[in-house]
Amino acid sequence: MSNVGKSTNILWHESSIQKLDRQQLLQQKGCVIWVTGLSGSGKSTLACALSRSLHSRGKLTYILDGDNVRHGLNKDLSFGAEDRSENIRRIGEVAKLFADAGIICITSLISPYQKDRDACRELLPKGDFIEVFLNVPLHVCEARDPKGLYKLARAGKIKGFTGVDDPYEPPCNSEIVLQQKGSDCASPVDMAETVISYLEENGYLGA
Ligand SMILES: Nc1ncnc2c1ncn2[C@@H]1O[C@H](COP(=O)(O)OS(=O)(=O)O)[C@@H](OP(=O)(O)O)[C@H]1O
Ligand SMILES: Nc1ncnc2c1ncn2[C@@H]1O[C@H](COP(=O)(O)OP(=O)(O)O)[C@@H](O)[C@H]1O
Repeated sequence: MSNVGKSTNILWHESSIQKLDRQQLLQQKGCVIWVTGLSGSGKSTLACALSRSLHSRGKLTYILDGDNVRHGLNKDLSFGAEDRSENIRRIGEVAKLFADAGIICITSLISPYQKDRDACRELLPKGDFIEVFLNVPLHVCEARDPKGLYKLARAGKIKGFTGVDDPYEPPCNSEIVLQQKGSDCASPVDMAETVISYLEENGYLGA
């Protein structure tokens, strides 16, 4: 029997079907591709391009998008520091379950704090947490502003907006960094290809 957090007298139950069996069935390795970056850096676009490209190769993926998860599981959370941490923690735990199911789980949330991203990394077996940093400068994200949120934040109508009056801690240990070369930003499809090459080289696209 164990006590975990506020749960007392609980017992882990093993199943006779394990991660390796599921991976064999799916002919892939479960993992988490953790896409982090400012609002407007292209996280959701990359996640969708990656999911489509892997799907067309017969690989099972699932996207956990910060915006979307906040419509359900995380709708009780604000954008205050504590709630952002809880948002990241919960998405990390759910992503871990998807990876255990043998699925290539793509998360796309700002996840501004290094310690929270690292805590999610620690939840997974070594190598299975693949951090992708969309290193797009603030001025580029702000010029894109597809939802008009930067404009509202600059006008003081949204408080605590990441990059404006709330912090973003750039990752220092990402497996993949995607950034502009000169004034050009690689296309989402090309960025997805970079991630897929990493998955191939590291054996995630076979069982
Ligand atoms: N204050 C503030 N700061 C940043 N972002 C804000 C804020 N308020 C609303 N939004 C919208 O919420 C999206 C970010 O949600 P996340 O769950 O990814 O954020 S976090 O990881 O908890 O920081 C983010 O979506 P993306 O633009 O896709 O990143 C915004 O559309
Ligand atoms: N690689 C890219 N090059 C140029 N524009 C992009 C790229 N990726 C995304 N965009 C554009 O940037 C904006 C923000 O993209 P989005 O995926 O919504 O970002 P995020 O999820 O990080 O907020 C959208 O208008 C999108 O079309």
